[in-house]
Amino acid sequence: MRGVRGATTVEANCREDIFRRTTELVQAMAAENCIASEDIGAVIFSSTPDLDAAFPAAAAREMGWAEVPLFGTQEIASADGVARCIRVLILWNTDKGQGEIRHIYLHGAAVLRKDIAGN
Ligand SMILES: C=C(O[C@@H]1C=C(C(=O)O)C=C[C@H]1O)C(=O)O
Repeated sequence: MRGVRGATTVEANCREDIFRRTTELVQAMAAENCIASEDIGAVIFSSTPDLDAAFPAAAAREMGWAEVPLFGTQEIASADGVARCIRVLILWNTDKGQGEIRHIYLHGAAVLRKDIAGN
């Protein structure tokens, strides 16, 4: 079992933007790491407190991950945080080593991990 991290910002607190950016992020995480939904143990989503118009997990279910256990939570309101930010952690069965995993930071979330964003 390994985990891959991802984060993205959302333009506005509305369902359409939350779904579009969550779908973009989850698809990139799965594609870059060759993740099949059958191999996923669970996916955890967090939203910053300024995003409450939709559940990011619902976007992943709508995308087709109907049998994957999805869980949503709220990120703490840190003064150092990035606004309107969704984070995703996918836990899946893989033989990849820790160093082979490609973490994904999109849009305004790239500032969170300048060391690895765009790798
Ligand atoms: C700085 C971030 O946000 C917070 C800090 C994290 C960390 O230090 O690993 C992870 C998630 C968030 O609670 C981030 O997502 O990179």
